[in-house]
Amino acid sequence: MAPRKLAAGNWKMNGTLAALAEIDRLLADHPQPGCDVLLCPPATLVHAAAARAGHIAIGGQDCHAQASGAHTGDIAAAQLVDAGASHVIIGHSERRSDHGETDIQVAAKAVAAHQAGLVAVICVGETEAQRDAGQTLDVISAQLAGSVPEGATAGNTVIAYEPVWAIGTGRTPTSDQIAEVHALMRQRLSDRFADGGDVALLYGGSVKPGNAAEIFAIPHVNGALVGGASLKAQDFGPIIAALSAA
Ligand SMILES: O=C[C@H](O)COP(=O)(O)O
Repeated sequence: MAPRKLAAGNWKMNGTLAALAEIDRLLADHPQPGCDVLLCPPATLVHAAAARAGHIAIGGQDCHAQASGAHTGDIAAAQLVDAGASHVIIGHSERRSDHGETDIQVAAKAVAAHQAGLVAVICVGETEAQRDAGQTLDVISAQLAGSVPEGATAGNTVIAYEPVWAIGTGRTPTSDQIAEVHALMRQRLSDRFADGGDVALLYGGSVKPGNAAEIFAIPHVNGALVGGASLKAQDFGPIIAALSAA
């Protein structure tokens, strides 16, 4: 089995019910995409999105490590499943920075996601200071070791490499820099898991229609986790098309 190609969109804290019209546009424009497509809208929209998403998978943006209980404002993985989600983003850098999530907590959330039957899209990435200090590969190795739980398989886990300094900035690493990190991730996963060679590896950080084809041509890049350019079908559509053609 080769890694599946995945175009994933993370709407972050954007969108109300009116935004679901973008899903209708994507479905109309890409009735049979040559890759898997995933949209992760805000929690308030997961159920309504899943009800109309057709072949587009729907995911949450976070879940709690516990199955239920007194955790005001949090969402259990099983609740995402109940709402129609098949995936959940775990350990996004905005969760790590805004909410102080550690690798240990990220791994616990991924276990909860797996137990509920969700595919965990686990995010890693270095800060600009870490890259400038030459620490990128060590940081990614440590995050992978700490954030990806033992039960991970190619079927229940996707890894997204998102350099923090590339998110929402319009800046992207060079192709060589992306290739270096993705090769490292593939090696680390293959060393640790029997099917580590088949885990889909996404790049995220300022992916746009104009740079998608170049990024998808990089070895071990199996797709993208797209923020801003996933909000509008006219932007996300060409990214889906570029991945389908890759
Ligand atoms: O989850 C998505 C990433 O944070 C990338 O966001 P961006 O495409 O807006 O840079």
